[in-house]
Amino acid sequence: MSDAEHQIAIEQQVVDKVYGRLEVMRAQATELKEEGHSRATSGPLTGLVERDAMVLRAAARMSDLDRQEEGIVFGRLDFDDGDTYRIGRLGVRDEDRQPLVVDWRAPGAAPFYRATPGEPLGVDRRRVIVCEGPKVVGLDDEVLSEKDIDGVVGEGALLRSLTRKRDEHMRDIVTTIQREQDEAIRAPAHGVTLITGGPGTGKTQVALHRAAYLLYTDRGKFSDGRVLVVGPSTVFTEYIGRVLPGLGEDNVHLRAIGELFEGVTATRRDPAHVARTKGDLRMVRVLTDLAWDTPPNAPDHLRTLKADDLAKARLEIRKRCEAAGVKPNGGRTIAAKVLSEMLDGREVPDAFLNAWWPPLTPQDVLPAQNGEWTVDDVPLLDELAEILGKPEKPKTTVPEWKLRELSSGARLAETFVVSLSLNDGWQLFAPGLATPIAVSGQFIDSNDYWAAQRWAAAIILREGHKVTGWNDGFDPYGEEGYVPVLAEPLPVAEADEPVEDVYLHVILDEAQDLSPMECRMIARHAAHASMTIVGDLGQATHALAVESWPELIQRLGKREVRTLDLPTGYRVPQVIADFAARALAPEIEPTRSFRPGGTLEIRQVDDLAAAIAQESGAVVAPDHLAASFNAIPVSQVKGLEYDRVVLVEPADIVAAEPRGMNRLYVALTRAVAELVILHTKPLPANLTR
Ligand SMILES: Nc1ncnc2c1ncn2[C@@H]1O[C@H](COP(=O)(O)OP(=O)(O)OP(=O)(O)O)[C@@H](O)[C@H]1O
Repeated sequence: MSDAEHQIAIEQQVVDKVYGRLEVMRAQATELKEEGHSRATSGPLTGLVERDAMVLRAAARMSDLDRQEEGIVFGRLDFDDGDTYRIGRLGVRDEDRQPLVVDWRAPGAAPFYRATPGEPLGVDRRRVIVCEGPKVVGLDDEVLSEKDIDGVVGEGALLRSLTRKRDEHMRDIVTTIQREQDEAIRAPAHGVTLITGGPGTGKTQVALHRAAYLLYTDRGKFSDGRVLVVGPSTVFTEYIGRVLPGLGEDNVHLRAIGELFEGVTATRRDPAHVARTKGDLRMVRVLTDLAWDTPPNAPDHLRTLKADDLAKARLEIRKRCEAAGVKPNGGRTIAAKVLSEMLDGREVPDAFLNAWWPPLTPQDVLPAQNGEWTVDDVPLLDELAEILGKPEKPKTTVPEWKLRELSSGARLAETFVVSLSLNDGWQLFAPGLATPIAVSGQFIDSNDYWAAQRWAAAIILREGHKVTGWNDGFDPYGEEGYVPVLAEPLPVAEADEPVEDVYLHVILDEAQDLSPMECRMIARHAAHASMTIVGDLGQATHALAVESWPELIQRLGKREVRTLDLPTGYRVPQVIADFAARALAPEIEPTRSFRPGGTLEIRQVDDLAAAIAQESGAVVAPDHLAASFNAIPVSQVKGLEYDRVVLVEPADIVAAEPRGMNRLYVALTRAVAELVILHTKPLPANLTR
């Protein structure tokens, strides 16, 4: 057996043990779930002990990680004091609670990413274990001490990772996170963290791993969709969509900017000059006026009042509402009063008010042009929701389902049990009735305790009670368990208050591109949130993009920032990066690239279509030419990457918009290996410098 084979066999033994242990935990989880059911039916409740909680939590993540082709164990650290441990996508302990694998996000795993020969942090050897599922197929060692270390095999895990076969989705980098990236991932959650860096420096990867890290460090706070990641387009969110599930986390909301207004999914952008108008802060004024305007099809007279009188009435109503801080949708009572005064005290018929002062949705005020909202409309719709205020609520009907205990009489404090396994558990309390989920159509992740806790609170609130505490069975990780709560009756009015979703951390990718109106929309979503802002000023293409980071922070209504810069590129080979840097604004430092190899070819041709037909790879063309060449429009490639890029007619890309040179820079930095430039017109002057 060669040295490498011997070392692989050693690691395989450990990996086998980990998978064996996971099987045991899986079986225990199933048992616990069944036991949980019988505990709830036979009451009184006893809390799940910590061990059970650990098993249940691991089982929930395991089902996500089962699909992970690269396996659960990926690293090993040997320390100078003789200590050794393995690092994985999930923490696993043996039957005696001794760690078999440490979760990559645990503080103990940080040296795996931070140790360097200059600063080894007590690490003698860092080993990357390459697995295909449960099978160890390779090892890469890096020795960080001066000592002789036995059985050192392989080298260059990062290089191996960079040159492996890629597919159309981004894959996580959990085995090869670099030191400066790790520092950004593990930066404190509070306040605003700004992560800057050129193209391909791993900003998006860092943002996603940071989301997973935040969930690990404070699951109680951040789980149940309390972390929002915002990307520039749906193509982009689709491209990065598998990274978090691959890390065992599916509890993060991932949205394109065109999806931030509930109920609308916009994918197309407006032309630059339209986007400039829609992105301008002056739109707030325009939208406010629209919101107070007479709705189309409103009646134009009421008894003795003619159109002119009604117009005057509207101005008066707006004045009184604004003075009282009332929004248009809350103004019906004031409207009725003003009209009645103008009619010498006569009452205004409901039918008239319904048509003349109806509750409005943002979509009523800003209907889609040509049947489609654009990405640039989305912040306007969101702004309108704020301006209009909530429509007056229809009278709440008594839900057809009832908690049996709740309807059994008034008490000061009472214990309820809400089952997470939804239908099953629900039937214990409301036999024969549909679950609240079935009734309300809300989506609740049945794997998540925190969802259940809030769900329980919402149900109990709707029943006119307030949760005052989580009872003796409190179990911080009780997936699929039961949620016993203490609750007391509430005054009825409070019970009507809706329970709102609030984000507690918002991660913004490609943040350099946000217009002032987009910033206002995000600021509303992030009103209670700490933030991670990720971007590159060199890639700013929006006509109203910021010139500096402090300007963006100010637009977002935040102040204190910690800034981390990622200096090394991992996507673009140096020859391509050097060429792309010619399109970069002179005040911005070009990125050093770590990636080896790469080719660059520039060809002037007579017939673009014929030249493209001879090419392979991703063809990227100016937007107006994209359809005719069956190419990807250049406005869609932000954040993406391809092995071989065929870039068509750079001069047209530059000429198409005010920040066309930045757009070209984005396009030039998408290639992982080969860049071919085809042009009929002269190249932009910068490129021929
Ligand atoms: N530590 C790493 N190990 C392996 N691959 C890495 C590492 N860091 C980044 N990469 C790879 O480099 C490429 C670029 O990463 P990413 O898209 O996160 O960069 P970015 O800074 O967001 O780029 P852009 O600004 O162009 O959108 C990806 O293929 C990513 O997987």
